Amino acid sequence: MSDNAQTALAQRARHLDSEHLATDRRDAFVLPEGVIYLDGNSLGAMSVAARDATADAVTRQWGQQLIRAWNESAWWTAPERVGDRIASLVGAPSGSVVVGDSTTISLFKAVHAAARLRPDRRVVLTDPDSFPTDVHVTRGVCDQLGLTLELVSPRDAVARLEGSNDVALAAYSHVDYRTGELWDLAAITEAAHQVGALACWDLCHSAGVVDVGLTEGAADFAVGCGYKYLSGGPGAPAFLFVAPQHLAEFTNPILGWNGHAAPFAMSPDHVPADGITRARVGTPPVLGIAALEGALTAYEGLDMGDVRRRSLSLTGFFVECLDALGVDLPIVTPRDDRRGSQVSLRHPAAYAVVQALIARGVIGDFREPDIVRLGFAPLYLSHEDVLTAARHLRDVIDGAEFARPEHAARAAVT
Ligand SMILES: Cc1ncc(COP(=O)(O)O)c(C=O)c1O
Ligand SMILES: Nc1c(O)cccc1C(=O)C[C@H](N)C(=O)O
Repeated sequence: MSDNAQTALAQRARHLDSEHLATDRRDAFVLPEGVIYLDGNSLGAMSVAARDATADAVTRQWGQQLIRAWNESAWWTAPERVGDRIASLVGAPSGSVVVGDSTTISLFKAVHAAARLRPDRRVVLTDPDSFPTDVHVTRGVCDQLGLTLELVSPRDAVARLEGSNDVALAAYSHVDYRTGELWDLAAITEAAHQVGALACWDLCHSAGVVDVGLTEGAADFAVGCGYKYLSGGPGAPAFLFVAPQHLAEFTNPILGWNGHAAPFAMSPDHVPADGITRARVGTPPVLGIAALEGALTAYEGLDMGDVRRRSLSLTGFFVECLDALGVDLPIVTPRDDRRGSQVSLRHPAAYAVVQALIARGVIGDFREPDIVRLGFAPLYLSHEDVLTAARHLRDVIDGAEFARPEHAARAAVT
């Protein structure tokens, strides 16, 4: 590549950064020196506010307030309060989202409750290529309720639904965790509704980076992780959305005292609470919620449309850099706007490529069987970072650094 072309690319990076200044929240995050972090789609970076909120929850609230903190620091109502913050990011009304539990447990509650809202239907659709927990959960619910799980790609979901009368629920991920493909939430939901079925969406790879629009897309149920782009920290609680029109009929498959209308009445009879509170189960993970609540302050004053534009610009520019630098790996992520906030590439030695990148300070991850997965968290990455990462990838490939023996050994967690 000529010096002029290199300079043009660097200028373009700076120009794009200046165009997206309004969504730059880099200063809100703590990242190690010399690291370009492209794994915010698996574990989001720590923010100053998340760190401080956790420290405050431990030292002042737990340490000093002790049991009084349930009232004085409003621990008891944190699942709904933080749920409301997430609702505003995913285009849902206040009172429709609650946090707590893992994504897996939240998905179980949503899929089970949704299927029971359509007792005359026998089929649940899900994507065979979903993140495995989604397939496991829907299969488990089908086994428990005597339903049939049908594995249908989201690509074929509208055609499968059209004219059918057997489907209770279409349960899909908004963004494919491996390829980064963004599916049409509104179109699949509409096709489900046309035939009397419901739709449940896993927003793990879209919450915080895509202007999801749950109300606009008429979604019935949704779940998502707190620890990915939302940066809530390792093991952060997940969120669960129930559309307001389903709340009165929502039957939580795990009846616990936190979902009770009067938890401190200590009654052995279960009376579900009104509203989204009925989706709660047991004592909320207070420290995890505190970290998540702190992390979500990074979105204050931001418009999700602008965040989405920045995300598309970063991923689009990465592809542009790869083309310009002559990095000739197959890109499995759509080049058009039907993508989340990641770019995935194929390489026969993908695991070693990722390790070689990590050795250079560019942290991404590997997904079976041959995917180099690079996530671009828009709030703390710049177009200049993107160009630097693309140059490192070029050097790893051109210099065959992935072939070094030290990059071959697999860790337990990839
Ligand atoms: C699409 C999707 N769903 C669910 C999960 C995980 O759920 P859990 O937080 O319960 O481990 C992940 C990632 O781990 C995911 O990518
Ligand atoms: N939840 C994870 C974990 O506990 C360990 C390692 C990775 C994860 C992930 O989140 C993986 C992620 N959902 C993925 O898309 O691959």
